[in-house]
Amino acid sequence: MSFAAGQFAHVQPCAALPLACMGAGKWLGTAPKSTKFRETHTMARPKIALIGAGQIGGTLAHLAAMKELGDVVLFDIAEGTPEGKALDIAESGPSEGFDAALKGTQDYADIAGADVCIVTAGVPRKPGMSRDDLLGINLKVMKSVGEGIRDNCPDAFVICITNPLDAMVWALQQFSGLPTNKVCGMAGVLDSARFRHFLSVEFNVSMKDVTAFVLGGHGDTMVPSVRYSTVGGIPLPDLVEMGWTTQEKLDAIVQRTRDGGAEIVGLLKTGSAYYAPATSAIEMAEAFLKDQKRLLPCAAYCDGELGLKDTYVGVPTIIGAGGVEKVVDIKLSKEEQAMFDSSVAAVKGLVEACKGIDPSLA
Ligand SMILES: NC(=O)c1ccc[n+]([C@@H]2O[C@H](COP(=O)([O-])OP(=O)(O)OC[C@H]3O[C@@H](n4cnc5c(N)ncnc54)[C@H](O)[C@@H]3O)[C@@H](O)[C@H]2O)c1
Ligand SMILES: O=C(O)C[C@H](O)C(=O)O
Repeated sequence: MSFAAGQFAHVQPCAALPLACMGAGKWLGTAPKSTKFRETHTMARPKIALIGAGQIGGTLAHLAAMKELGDVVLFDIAEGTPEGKALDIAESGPSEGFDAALKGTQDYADIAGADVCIVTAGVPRKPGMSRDDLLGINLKVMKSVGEGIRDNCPDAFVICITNPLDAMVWALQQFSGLPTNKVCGMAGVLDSARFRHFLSVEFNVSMKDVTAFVLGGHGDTMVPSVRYSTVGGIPLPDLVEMGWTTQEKLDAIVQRTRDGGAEIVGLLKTGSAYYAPATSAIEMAEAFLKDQKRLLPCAAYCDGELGLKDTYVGVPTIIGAGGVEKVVDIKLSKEEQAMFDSSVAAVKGLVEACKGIDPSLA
């Protein structure tokens, strides 16, 4: 964990630390030019940078503060929005009883030394649009965000949320140049949470007893895995055999999970889901900050696992202090493999489209 380093980098005007700042047992090198005077930050708390202070960004900030995961910096190009949300959330502290410092900014230098960086910058879809329609506009956003992260918090664990998710994580890693184990995407936790919710309602059991896995790209081709999903450890196909539900009802739940994002977009009309997406990303950030070694599905870099080379897509991972410490190389049935392959192909098509738009990615 590098929070000592993070603090040192902004504990004082760095001009007062002429050659190098030292923290967490390693030299940080000469302070970046952009590290001018900032407010004193002396408490031993991790630093969480949120790039994008819209619906998800604001919810992330509130959750991170309430869970006392660390001090929060909200960055957004919209002047006043991150500052207003940071102040509003800070003012909820006395009633809620949390200790966390919050700051809103338009200056990337303020994210210096962040331990975790969660990216929601960009635009959400509206009814009638697919996530893929966001590719061109959000790719440009990933470029500036990736460079901001590269220059200011290269040791952070980065969680991308911006859509179309799998292609944007890939682009963010390319633009930032951070190690692939430190850049991942949130989608599988959310899609699995939706699947778990629908199953808990169908079986009339606590969602605590429902486990579920959704793999593949975060699009219409995602793969909710029926075989690896259970109620109290009993796989879903067994529950069908036991007469707890029917295959038709299970198929409908699988489809509703695939359409989960669109269902909320259709209801909200002005944007997309944000409470569950924020909670999902916080679960991943917490796994990293507390070295929980959680087994969570996320968009991770595969280099040989599941038969994939040099590809970001939704797979089961272990998240701990090392970031994505492992991609769990599960075996898929023939039918699951075919669905997974078509989902991977869709993601690869979007990555190729990114390369076509921005030649620096080719
Ligand atoms: N991965 C998932 O499971 C998942 C779930 C929900 C939403 N999303 C995606 O997350 C993204 C954000 O959703 P939201 O509801 O918070 O949207 P939002 O519009 O409420 O917030 C986005 C924020 O990004 C800011 N922004 C735009 N360009 C920026 C830039 N260059 N630098 C910094 N900030 C910039 C905007 O000013 C805005 O405040 C969307 O792309 C949406 O599709 C993904
Ligand atoms: O569906 C969207 O556009 C947002 C997000 O990807 C979601 O699944 O909620």
